[in-house]
Amino acid sequence: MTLRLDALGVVRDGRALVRDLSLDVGSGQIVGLVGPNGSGKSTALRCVYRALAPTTGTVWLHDRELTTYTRRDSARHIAALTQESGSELDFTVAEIVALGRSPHLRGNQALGPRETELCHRAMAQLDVLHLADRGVLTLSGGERQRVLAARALVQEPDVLVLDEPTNHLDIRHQIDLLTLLRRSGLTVVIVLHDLNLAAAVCDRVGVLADGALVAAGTPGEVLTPALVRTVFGVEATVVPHPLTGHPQLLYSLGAPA
Ligand SMILES: Nc1ncnc2c1ncn2[C@@H]1O[C@H](COP(=O)(O)OP(=O)(O)OP(=O)(O)O)[C@@H](O)[C@H]1O
Repeated sequence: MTLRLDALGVVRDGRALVRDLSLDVGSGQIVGLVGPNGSGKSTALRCVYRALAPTTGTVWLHDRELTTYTRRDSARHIAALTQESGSELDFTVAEIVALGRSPHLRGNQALGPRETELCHRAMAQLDVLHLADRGVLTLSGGERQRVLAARALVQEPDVLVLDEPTNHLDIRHQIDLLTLLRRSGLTVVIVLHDLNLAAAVCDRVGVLADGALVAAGTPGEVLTPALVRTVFGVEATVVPHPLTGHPQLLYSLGAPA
């Protein structure tokens, strides 16, 4: 198994933020985590990219406990695009993207021709090549998000962890990024709020509520009106996408006052 969360628990200030969470992510699979605000999605992901040590349970990477990898080694395997991915450095876009190569380089070793080409390609794929010489602090939220996605790609991980990677993106760039993930062959764990995007991109979806996994399976198995009502407190009509067959959720606003 590429990635396995085994009975993860995270307790902070006496409160369980994640409870007994087990999830397998096979090679090349895209697994989504969905759930209401505060249900523990980001906390669970943070255990995978080692921003947080779980209180109980184990993360396994390629059948080895994650904690037995050096930080540098795990960064060669796992790249993260998260809410806390730093872009506060006053660097150019090209410099930020090149930082993705850090786990593979020694000291101040310069990028070779292959790595320069890799950075170029990732910037083109994320549509930020034209921004290469811009200071990252001058970018819009969506532009910055695409730069950080390019940085994660040049890390050449086998596991990519993404926390709400589409939240600043316009619809075209949302679709481009998710299509890129689908074609990448990477093993992906992705937190998404948009259940329709989750249904379109994920092979499997895990639903968190109050820190616990309450459902897991294919989008068709999991994203039912009953589940959406119970977990999100929302009435949804589920219809198959007319072209792809993926479940799509339709919502109605409450009646006007
Ligand atoms: N360091 C911390 N100490 C105490 N509580 C925390 C800490 N970090 C997160 N929490 C709480 O843990 C709960 C889960 O947070 P988390 O960020 O994992 O939720 P989430 O499902 O990603 O939410 P959202 O959809 O709003 O991003 C929240 O109630 C949050 O306030």
